[in-house]
Amino acid sequence: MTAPFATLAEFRQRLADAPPPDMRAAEDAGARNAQLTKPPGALGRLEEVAIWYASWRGDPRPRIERPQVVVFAGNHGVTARGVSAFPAEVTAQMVGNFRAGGAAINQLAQAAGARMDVVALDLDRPTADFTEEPAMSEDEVVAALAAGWQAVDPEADLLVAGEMGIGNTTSAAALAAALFGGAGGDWVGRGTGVDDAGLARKAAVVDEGLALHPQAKDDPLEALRRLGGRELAAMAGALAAARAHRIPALLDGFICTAAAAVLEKASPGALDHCLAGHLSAEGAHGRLLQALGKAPLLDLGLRLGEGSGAALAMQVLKGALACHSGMSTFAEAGVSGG
Ligand SMILES: Cc1cc2ncn([C@H]3O[C@H](COP(=O)(O)O)[C@@H](O)[C@H]3O)c2cc1C
Ligand SMILES: O=C(O)c1cccnc1
Repeated sequence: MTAPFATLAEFRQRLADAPPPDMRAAEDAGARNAQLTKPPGALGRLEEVAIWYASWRGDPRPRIERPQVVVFAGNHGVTARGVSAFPAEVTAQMVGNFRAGGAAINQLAQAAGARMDVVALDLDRPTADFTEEPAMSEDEVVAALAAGWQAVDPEADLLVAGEMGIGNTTSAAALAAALFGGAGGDWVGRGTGVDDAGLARKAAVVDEGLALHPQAKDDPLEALRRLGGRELAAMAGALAAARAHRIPALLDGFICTAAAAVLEKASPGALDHCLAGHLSAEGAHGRLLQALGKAPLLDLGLRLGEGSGAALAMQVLKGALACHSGMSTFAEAGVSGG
């Protein structure tokens, strides 16, 4: 299936067309939750999450049976500025590792019972260094958005979009700064583990990018084109497709959240079908989640990316729905109410 857009303007229109949650299903799920064999509220946030999930599936008693993880990979021209602790060739090498089943995300997707797909985006053709010119042309960013959209299985019932791209914490920081304000120093973190000099370099590179691309501050999709990367655009495209198919999604770490934030800024409410899977140890992730009004499900000190934190959070969501849809009511079980 081809993506239903060929320009950024058409992609913008798809965001505007996003379906709302089914409030009738939410109401029915809430009524069911109130009858389950537990003290009211005893399953804490799991209860709220189950009702939220039901609203997006349009089913008051849904189950998670076809979760999907997609890992998108892209290369970044800005790596020439010495912003990562690892060389750019690691991106393609890790794609090989994903395909061979040897990465953390392979294990975590499997543990969550999720199908996992890997989409490598023009790895031989890195984006342009955003301190010199826009990272991508309009055709390139639209192609990456479309690759993300097309990678989503319309039959999936939960989505995680993950990424691999050496240098992409710098790109994500630049994007976050363009979307939410502040300087490079407010948004950069250590990524793969840069030292203090590397961190200062990252902040300076982001500041240079912001100075070269003032238009990025006025238009989130233009920010994505100028400062982002192919895998960031693909994650945004995948999350937008999930919304169109009414597939709930879990956000991963700093990079995934920065890409997702483009959608929310372009069309407020565009991330209502997404929960924050976890809080990354990458410095500014907490601030980014706060700006989006999202509270993470997990906080385990992960700073990996690949979709790893969100894939773990899939298991929390599966637990929530197993309880919500599988438990007996007080009447069914013959248990006395309070
Ligand atoms: C072996 C390896 C596996 C990874 N898996 C995810 N990342 C993570 O690190 C990169 C971002 O950090 P930076 O901006 O510092 O380059 C991304 O590719 C991200 O997914 C990895 C990085 C490495 C080295
Ligand atoms: O939070 C993330 O997504 C992250 C942090 C560090 C390195 N790679 C990814």
